[in-house]
Amino acid sequence: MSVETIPVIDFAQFGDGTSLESQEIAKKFYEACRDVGFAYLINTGIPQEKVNGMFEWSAKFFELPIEVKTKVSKLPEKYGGYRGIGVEQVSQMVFDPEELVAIRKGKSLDFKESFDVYDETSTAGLGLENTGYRKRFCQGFASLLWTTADLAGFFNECHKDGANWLRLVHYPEAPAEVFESGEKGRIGAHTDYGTCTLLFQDDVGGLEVESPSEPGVDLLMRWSNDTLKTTLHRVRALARSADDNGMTQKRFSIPYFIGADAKTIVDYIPGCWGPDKPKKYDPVNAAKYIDMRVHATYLK
Ligand SMILES: O=C(O)CCC(=O)C(=O)O
Ligand SMILES: [Fe+2]
Repeated sequence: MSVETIPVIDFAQFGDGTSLESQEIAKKFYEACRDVGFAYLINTGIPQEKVNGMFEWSAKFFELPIEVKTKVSKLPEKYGGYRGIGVEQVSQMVFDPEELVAIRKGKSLDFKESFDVYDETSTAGLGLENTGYRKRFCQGFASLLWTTADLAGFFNECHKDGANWLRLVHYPEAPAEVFESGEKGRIGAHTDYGTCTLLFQDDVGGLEVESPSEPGVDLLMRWSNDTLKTTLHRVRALARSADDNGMTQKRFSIPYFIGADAKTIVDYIPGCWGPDKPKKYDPVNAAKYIDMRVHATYLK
């Protein structure tokens, strides 16, 4: 999808979310969620220096030796911590173990590493305490985003526990031919599983958004009876350029996945179903659903 068709939503006049202007902004955001499933948000009030700071810490973290990074791969919480290159391979709605193995054999691996801050407490015991990394940045940044998301007024009763998940992602530099031959990829086409994702990226590029005519069905679609889109997206390595010496440059991104409280039963949002629009999906428990999707993502 070209940049022009992804709506830009300007939050400059959003204030505390009670004015007429803020209702206009909310309406535009709703329309973007309904028609595209993606939007560029500008003037969100998230200070750019905080975002830059998080990217700097991310670069520092991924430069650490692999022995140090793997030390923080096993946290008490299921989802937190470091995932090395080749540990994850996104798949889209395939859950049968044999089918997953077959897909992975035939498919290029997602060539990336990541670090997950599952919630405000999940970095306990990382061994990074004295670096300032955890307190000053990951948690502070996560709370900042949560507050911002909260401001938008979309997340009510069932987003109280903060089942949110800040992820630092690094797609390492590699010879261009490994991407060209299909031996490796960056992140394959997928939809995100949670309610919504705030995504920060550096200026390397490569994120591609599928036309929403072919949406993947995830929680938000189930919840809204297909009114709101969960749109397929992927990251590809960019084509070679004259001055890159045959290397594809590294890329960093920071997705912040916003998830419903574990106990939430994702049934229908009122107004999304009725005699003219029958319910399409069975209700699911939010935590069980996310578990199922995450489980299908890990290779090891
Ligand atoms: O790296 C990116 O820009 C996208 C990452 C992504 O889609 C994800 O982690 O779900
Ligand atoms: Fe994603």
